[in-house]
Amino acid sequence: MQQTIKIGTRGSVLALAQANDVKAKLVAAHADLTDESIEIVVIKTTGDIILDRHLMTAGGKGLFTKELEDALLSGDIDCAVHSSKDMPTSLPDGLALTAFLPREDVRDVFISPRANNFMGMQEGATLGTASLRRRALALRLRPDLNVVTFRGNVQTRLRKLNEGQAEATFLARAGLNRMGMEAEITETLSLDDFPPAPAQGAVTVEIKDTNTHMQERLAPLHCLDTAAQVTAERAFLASLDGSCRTPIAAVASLSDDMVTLRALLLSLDGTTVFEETGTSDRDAGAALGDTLGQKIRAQAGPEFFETLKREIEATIE
Ligand SMILES: NCc1[nH]cc(CCC(=O)O)c1CC(=O)O
Repeated sequence: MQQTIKIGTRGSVLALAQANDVKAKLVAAHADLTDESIEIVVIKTTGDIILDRHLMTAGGKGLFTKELEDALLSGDIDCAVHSSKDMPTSLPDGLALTAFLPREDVRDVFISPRANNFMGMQEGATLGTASLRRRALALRLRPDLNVVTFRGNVQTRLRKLNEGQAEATFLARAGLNRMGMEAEITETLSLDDFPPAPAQGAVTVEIKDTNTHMQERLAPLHCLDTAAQVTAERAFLASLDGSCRTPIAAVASLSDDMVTLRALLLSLDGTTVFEETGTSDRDAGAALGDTLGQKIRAQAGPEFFETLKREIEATIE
């Protein structure tokens, strides 16, 4: 009798949908696996527990991943399923992202019980988002808006919206699709105006890098196209030393053997935007992301980053 495979995940509705998808795909890919061979293990992360304080003051990167990674390293779970967007750019020693599932829609959506679309929001209306990228992109087009911090998982944010804590919010289309909640969408935003966070819409599976057994099990789930895109986008993020708490956007596209990366860095109020696009061989996406990051870093200059850091600290409560 073989041992059960333990899949670690956060407990949010979205995280569970993603973990169950990985489970179903593993069962479908391997004749010797059944539903009973795979157990979903729910693990609370610091990011799930600390909802009253802002994430940055609570300790920065990896808040949604650390407890899962500890469980991987101790052998309590065999793999961990994450939204790639939530993954810090560098992993703890001994861990690896071994599979990227085929990417979902990368776009952001606008959700509002009142306005018909983003540009149709009333003058000075309140927009709830915890994402500095979404704040900057929104203010770039609508400097009049009052952006307030909106934390919590998708269900919490929708509840806050319905309670009237804001007139509108933004979410990733991918998450809503995975939960079958497309009906909540008011408007799907254009990629031009609302480029996504690096790696948005891509589910990834993390394992111990010595676990060749799990690596083989997960190999049929791996999507090379998604990996090529996410690699370029995450390299850009890494080269600016960004976390999820940085107004950075990046989106890669593929054609033939080439990868094209569009990369942006914004000031918090959206008035300054550095944007670069580049193309390379598909397998050189990491170098492409790094190059665009260095270009933008040089254009922005050290003062921009100092001001940005101060503004971020002043914005979060
Ligand atoms: N930070 C939370 C988070 N992480 C990944 C997703 C969406 C799913 C994805 O991008 O794969 C979300 C929610 C959101 O931004 O709406």
